Amino acid sequence: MLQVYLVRHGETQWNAERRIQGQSDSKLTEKGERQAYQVGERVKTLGITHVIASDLGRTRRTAEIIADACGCEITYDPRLRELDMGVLEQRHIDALTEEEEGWRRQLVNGTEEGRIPDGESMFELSERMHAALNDCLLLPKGSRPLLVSHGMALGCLVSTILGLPAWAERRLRLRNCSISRVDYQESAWLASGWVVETAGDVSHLDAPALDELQR
Ligand SMILES: O=C(O)[C@@H](CO)OP(=O)(O)O
Repeated sequence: MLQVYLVRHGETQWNAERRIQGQSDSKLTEKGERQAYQVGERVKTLGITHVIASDLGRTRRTAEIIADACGCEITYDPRLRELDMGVLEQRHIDALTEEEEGWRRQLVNGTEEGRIPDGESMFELSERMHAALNDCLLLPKGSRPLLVSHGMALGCLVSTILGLPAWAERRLRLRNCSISRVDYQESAWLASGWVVETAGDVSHLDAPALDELQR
């Protein structure tokens, strides 16, 4: 059975300021760096063989700290990036106009192909996240990969594995540096395919960040 660990990056400057990042970027805060070290401490004895990260700066930095603790190489996969939030990236979530709020809401209320102008739909996000996860099945037998990605991207992945729509990610609290795990199993009695073992564990963090876009 393949076990895949899923880690959201550490708290960033814009997470703390409640600004929308998407595929734009801001640096980890001091707390975000500390959270990444705490993930490293937590996972370093789990036999992680590969660290695979979104190529945005905040996930790169988080992955470097974790890979160092695990003694692994890192590979970068742009399919693990956060949802492209188009024209709303870099904006403060409390300062959106009514029209902008309407665009944002389309993403989370299931409007088919809903997207922020110049952004991506939840369906597109789900397709690329599943493709990246499924590629873990091609790793050598005995591998135990750890993926470093983002809040909506991982939420969408876990929700759709559970058979929920992608926008159910709003109902999952995946805080900065939370650890989730999904396993690929073959079982005639239980489900065959991906199953969710853990979602959003923060027990390794001394001070879990609030999820700034959800609090
Ligand atoms: O893009 C963002 O602002 C948030 C949305 O959840 O994602 P993350 O901080 O995980 O990259």
